[in-house]
Amino acid sequence: MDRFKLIKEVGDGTFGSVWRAINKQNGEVVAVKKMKRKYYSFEECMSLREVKSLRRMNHPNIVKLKEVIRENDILYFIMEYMECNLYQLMKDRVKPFAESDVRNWCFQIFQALAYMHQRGYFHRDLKPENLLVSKDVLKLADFGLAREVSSAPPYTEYVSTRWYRAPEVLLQSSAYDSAVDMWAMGAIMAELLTLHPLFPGTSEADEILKICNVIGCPDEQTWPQGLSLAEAMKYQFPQIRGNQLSEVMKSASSEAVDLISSLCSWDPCKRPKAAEVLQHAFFKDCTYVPAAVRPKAAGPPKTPPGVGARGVSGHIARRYSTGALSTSKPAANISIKPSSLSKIGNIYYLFS
Ligand SMILES: Nc1ncnc2c1ncn2[C@@H]1O[C@H](COP(=O)(O)OP(=O)(O)OP(=O)(O)O)[C@@H](O)[C@H]1O
Repeated sequence: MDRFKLIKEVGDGTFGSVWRAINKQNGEVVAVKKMKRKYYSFEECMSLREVKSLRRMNHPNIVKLKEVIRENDILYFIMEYMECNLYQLMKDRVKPFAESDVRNWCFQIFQALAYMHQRGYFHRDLKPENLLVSKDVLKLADFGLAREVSSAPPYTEYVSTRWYRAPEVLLQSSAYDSAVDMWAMGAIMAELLTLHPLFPGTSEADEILKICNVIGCPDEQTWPQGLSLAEAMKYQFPQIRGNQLSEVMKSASSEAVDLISSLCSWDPCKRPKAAEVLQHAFFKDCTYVPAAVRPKAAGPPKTPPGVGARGVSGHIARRYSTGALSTSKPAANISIKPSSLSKIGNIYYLFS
């Protein structure tokens, strides 16, 4: 790690602290995620989902993992550096973002999701803190919970932050899929448009209540499997009709409300796929390509609303507790090609 100069801590998550750092050899600004627990072998590091899934992702809207370094039993991820996250952009804002900004951001995230879902992965922990922003580019980060769709259920370990957690996960379904990411995106889109979380539950039961308050409780027509899941855990849905989503988001366009309603469908099968969302009327005429990934001739990238010096300062307030739902199960076994693995002294490096 001598090659890197750590400048400032920019994030503190459950599993790691993230630093802005400089690669002393080439002056490049990078993000260094220092994992909190110790790793006693490189094989153990290589079996981490974050490593396995991020190494396979190559998309302009997915944060790049440049190197993995284990030194003195401490694991470091060297990633491309992003200025701030969407939660930081929202938290001190009073005036809602323009719908065109939300459209451009979400278009990029749905492109990343379409890419990863088509390759058989889903993220499982989408939340504003994991959507990173630099200028007008948005990237998906934190693949600590990413799953291979083909890996066998049951998925029983802790999954996703409560406010963005899909109802099938709240009701302890053990066979959910990429539709959980679509639910989270509905909640995130609504939050970006109103600056208020759509379902800010204070517990798992309150989370379901908050969902019922907005979209009404499910029934035999809207989600028969949900009723069975609830019955299996002896849970009774509150009998509530729910506010219209358009009432909760008074200034949003009808296209935005329509998209969020379909993303936040009780039944995961009724939620659109990421690739379908890109065709939705909300994104009509949206062929948005962020300046930073456009060909050189394009002008300088515009700074998104709210990103200033403050965008990177301060620690991220934890908005919700992240307790485990139940015990964990070993990760699915995927082989890692050792071709890019090198050992120098006692330090192991993995170059992407
Ligand atoms: N590449 C990056 N560039 C800049 N900041 C980053 C980067 N990656 C992460 N961060 C910041 O660090 C925070 C924590 O990172 P991350 O979510 O990867 O950690 P974690 O321990 O897995 O967190 P969680 O508790 O959400 O699981 C992010 O919310 C973000 O603000």
